[in-house]
Amino acid sequence: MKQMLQYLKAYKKESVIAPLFKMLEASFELLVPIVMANIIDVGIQNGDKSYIWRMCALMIGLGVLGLVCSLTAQYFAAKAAMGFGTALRKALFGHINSLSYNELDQIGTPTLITRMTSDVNQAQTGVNMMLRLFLRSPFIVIGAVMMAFTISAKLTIIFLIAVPLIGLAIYLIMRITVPIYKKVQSILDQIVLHTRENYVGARVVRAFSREKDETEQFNEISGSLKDTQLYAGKISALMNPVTYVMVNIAILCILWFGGWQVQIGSVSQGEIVALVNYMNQILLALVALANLIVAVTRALACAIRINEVFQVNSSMEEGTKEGTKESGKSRVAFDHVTFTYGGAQEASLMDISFFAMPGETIGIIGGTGSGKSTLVNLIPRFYDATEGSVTVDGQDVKTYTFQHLREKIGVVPQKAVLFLGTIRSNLQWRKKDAKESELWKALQIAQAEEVVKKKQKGLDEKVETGGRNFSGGQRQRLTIARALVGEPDILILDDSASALDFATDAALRRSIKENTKKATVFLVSQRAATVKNADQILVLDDGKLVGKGTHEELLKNCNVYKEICMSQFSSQEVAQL
Ligand SMILES: Nc1ncnc2c1ncn2[C@@H]1O[C@H](COP(=O)(O)OP(=O)(O)OP(=O)(O)O)[C@@H](O)[C@H]1O
Repeated sequence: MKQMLQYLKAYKKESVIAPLFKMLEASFELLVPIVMANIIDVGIQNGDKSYIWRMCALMIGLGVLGLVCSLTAQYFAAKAAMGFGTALRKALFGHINSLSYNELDQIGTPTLITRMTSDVNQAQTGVNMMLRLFLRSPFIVIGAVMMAFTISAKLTIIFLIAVPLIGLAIYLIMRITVPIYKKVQSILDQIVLHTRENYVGARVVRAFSREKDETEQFNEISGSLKDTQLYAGKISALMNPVTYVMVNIAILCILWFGGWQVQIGSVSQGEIVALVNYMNQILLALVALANLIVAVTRALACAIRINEVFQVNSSMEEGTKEGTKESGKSRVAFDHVTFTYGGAQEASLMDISFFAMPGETIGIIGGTGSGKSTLVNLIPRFYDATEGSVTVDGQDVKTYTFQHLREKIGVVPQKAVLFLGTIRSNLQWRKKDAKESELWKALQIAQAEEVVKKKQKGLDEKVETGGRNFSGGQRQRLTIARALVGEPDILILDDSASALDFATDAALRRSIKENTKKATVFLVSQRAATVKNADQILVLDDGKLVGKGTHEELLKNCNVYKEICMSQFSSQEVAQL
C-alpha cells in the first residue's frame, strides 16, 4: 500500500483539499435539520411568515454552499485519482518493459494486460472514493450522533443502539461479498487469456472449425463471471432492505418515545423532525461507507496484484560498457554455454562452444525444438546463459548496456511482427534518423522494394496493428529490411524466410551476402538449402551441438546433418549439393 501511495505524492495538495471540502459539505448538511427544527418550532408555531422565508433562504444557502464544496472536492479528488492512475500506469509499463523474457514468460501476457488496464482503473477508482468519503462518512455519523445529543440525551440512546446494529449488518454483508469481488478479478484474467488466444489465432480457429467449441468455452468462463457477480450482487442487494428496516424501526422508536417527551415538554416537535433527519443522514452515510469499503477492498486486491508485478525484478542486470571493436577478435563467441528456461526441468542448450568472425555467415540447422532460436536469443541477451559465457566483440554480453549491445544487432524474429504506423516508422525502429536512401537500400537487400513500390503511398503507406494489411511473406521481407537499416554488425535471421518461395529466399541470401560484407550473419533454418553456403554451419540436436563445419565437411562427418539433407533432397541431389 505504501508503495502505491508514492504515486499520489505529486498530488499532496489535492489529496488534502478534497477530503477537507467534503467535511465542509458534511458540516453544512448537519446544520440543515437544526434550521428545519427552527422553522417548525419558531416560524410555524408563531405563524411568523418572514422568519419561515428567512430560514428557507438559509436552507437554500446551506444547500448551495454544500454543492459548491462537494463539486470542489469532486474536482480535486478526480484530479488526484487521475494523476495517481497515470503515474501508476507509467511506472508499471516501464517496469514491465525492464523485465527480461524470463520473467515475462513466467508472469504471462494476459494477466499483465488485466493488471495494466482493469486493475489500475480499479485502484484509481478506489483512490477517488477514498479521498471523497473516507473522512466524510464517519464525520457525518459521529456528527449526527453528537447533534442528536445536543437535542436530547435520552433519545440519543436510540442512536447509540441503532448505529452499531446497522454497522454490524453492513459488516456481515460485506464479509461475504468482498472475497467474491476479489475472485471476479481473477476470472477477468481468464477472459482476457481466452479472448487474446482466440483473436490472435482467429484463422486457425476457423480453419479447424473450432468456433463452436471456442464460443462454448468462452460462454462458460463469462457465465462463471456472471454467476459470481450475480451472487455478490444478490447479497449486496440485501444491504438496502436490511438497513432501511433497521433505520425505520429506529425512527419509529424516536417518534414513539419522542412523542412522550414532546407531551411532557422536554423536546419540541421540530426537534423530533431533526432527530429523524439525523437518523436518515446516518443511514446514508453508513451505506456510502459500505460502498467505499467495497471499492477500497477491490482497489486493494488490485493494488496487491499490481504490486506483485512490481516485486518481480529483472533477473538480468544491465552492464555499463559501450564496447569497442578490436580487429582480429571474434565477433560472437559461445564458450561452454548451457541454458535452461526458468521453471523447465531440462536444459534447452548444452555445452555449446563456437565462434564467428566478422563477415562470416553462420548457418544454424536442426529439427523442431532443437534449440536454434534459443541459441540466437542469447546473443542480444533476451535470455542469459545459465552456464558459460557469450561474448560479442570480445566482451561478455552481460557487461554491455542494453542499448549498446542491441545497437550492434539486427534481429529478425521467427514471427514477423510490424507495429501500427507507416512502413517508414517501422523501418526506422533501429535508427530513428535513417535517411530515405538508407531505407530503400535495406528494402532492396530484403527483396521488399517491390512490395513498397506497389503501395500507393510508398514508404508512408499505413501499417495496421501487427502488420495485418500485409501478407506473411511481405511482413517477413519488411521485418528483414527493418533489421538491416543502420547496418548492424550482427544480423540474426531466425527462420525469417519460411514464408518466402525458394527463388526469393535464394535471392535474399545472395543479396545479404553481397551487401553486408562486414556483418556476421546468423541464418537459422530447417532448410538445408538455406544454410548450405554458410561459412560455418552449426548442427543442433536436442540442445546439443552435434556438428560444426562447412556443408561439405558436415556431409562427410555429421550424421544428423546428412539425415536432414537426405530428408529434403534425393541422394542424387545431395551428391550434387
Ligand atoms: N519460453 C520458453 N519456456 C520454456 N521452454 C521453452 C521456451 N521456449 C522454448 N522452449 C523449449 O526449448 C527448446 C528449444 O526451443 P527453440 O524454440 O529454441 O527450438 P527451435 O530449434 O528454434 O525450434 P523451431 O525450429 O521449431 O522454431 C524446446 O524444447 C522448447 O520446448
